[in-house]
Amino acid sequence: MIHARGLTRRFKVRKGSVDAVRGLDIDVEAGQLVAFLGPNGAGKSTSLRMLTSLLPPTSGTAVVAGRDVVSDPAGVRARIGYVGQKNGSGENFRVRDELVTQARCYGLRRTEAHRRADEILGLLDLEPLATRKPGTLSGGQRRRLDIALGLIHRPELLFLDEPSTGLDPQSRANIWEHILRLRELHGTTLFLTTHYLEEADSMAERVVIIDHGRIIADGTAERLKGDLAGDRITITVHDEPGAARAAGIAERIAGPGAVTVDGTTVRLRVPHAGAALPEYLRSLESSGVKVGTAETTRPTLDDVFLALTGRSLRESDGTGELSGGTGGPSNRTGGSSHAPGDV
Ligand SMILES: Nc1ncnc2c1ncn2[C@@H]1O[C@H](COP(=O)(O)OP(=O)(O)OP(=O)(O)O)[C@@H](O)[C@H]1O
Repeated sequence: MIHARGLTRRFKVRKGSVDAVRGLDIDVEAGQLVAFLGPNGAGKSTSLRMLTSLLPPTSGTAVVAGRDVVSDPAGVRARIGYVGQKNGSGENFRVRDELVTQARCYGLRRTEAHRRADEILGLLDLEPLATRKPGTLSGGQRRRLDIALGLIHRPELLFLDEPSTGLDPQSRANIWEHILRLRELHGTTLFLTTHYLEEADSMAERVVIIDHGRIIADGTAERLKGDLAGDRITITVHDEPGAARAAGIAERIAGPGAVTVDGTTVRLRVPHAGAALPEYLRSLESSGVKVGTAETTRPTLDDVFLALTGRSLRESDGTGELSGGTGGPSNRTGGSSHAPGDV
């Protein structure tokens, strides 16, 4: 459904140029739900705009829904839907009229446009709002209308640029319910950017992480977390000499780079804590190290980004939103305060 090779976009700016996307290679099969993650300025929107034919690439190729984005942009646009970051509706028409007008723009005949508007109002649970003006809708309702507008011509592939950003948790859950229903009912291929790591983790079957215009990770959330971040085991022992011995044993299991000591706490990163913890506890016991507490934590997608770049995607306020990504490498090994999941 999407086949991009070496897709690149350079913007000229006053003091030179910005390489927003540097050689994007991606293949997305029909029916997949792909979450595209990355810090602010990583190149997500620019990639989406090129894949949707809204922005010509500086170099590279992309075939989307069977059409080339450069030589046949109209063919691409007829087959895809695009829900941008900004609202797609105007202020003055009523909701249903917005949908009918959009359908007419895509060439549907009058009767068919009305029929499709009603169908899509039902699909997005917008029927009770059909005669309201978009300006009077709540943020979540308005976002549903944006998605409805993107779907009016029954695209095989829908691009969504941050569909849930700025919404309260309930509205975000509601938007996701509709996105997943769409996929279940119509098998629509979905390619979306999101700032919410937990959403990408739990909803998308494939996660693609972009940083500085390049894809740095691509796979299922489970595989990325297992391969690139790993589970954490945290134990506490009674004294610092005991911690030093526990760390030595941990290094035999996990390797030297995967173990940190903080006072009487020892943390190690392993591919599967369920298998490694019993082995570790047995080794500690046979070496005479007394363990106070032991716990395991699953990694997050933020841990994956951290393992790859040394930076955190997460804002410090704990919302799970992506941060600006401009901070330097975090000191994750020597600090005294560790969030769950830190090594
Ligand atoms: N029209 C433009 N002119 C100059 N630079 C641009 C333009 N559009 C984007 N950029 C730059 O390209 C880089 C990538 O921007 P892009 O909007 O694709 O990032 P993003 O990952 O979508 O970020 P965000 O999460 O903030 O939406 C940034 O450095 C941005 O400033």
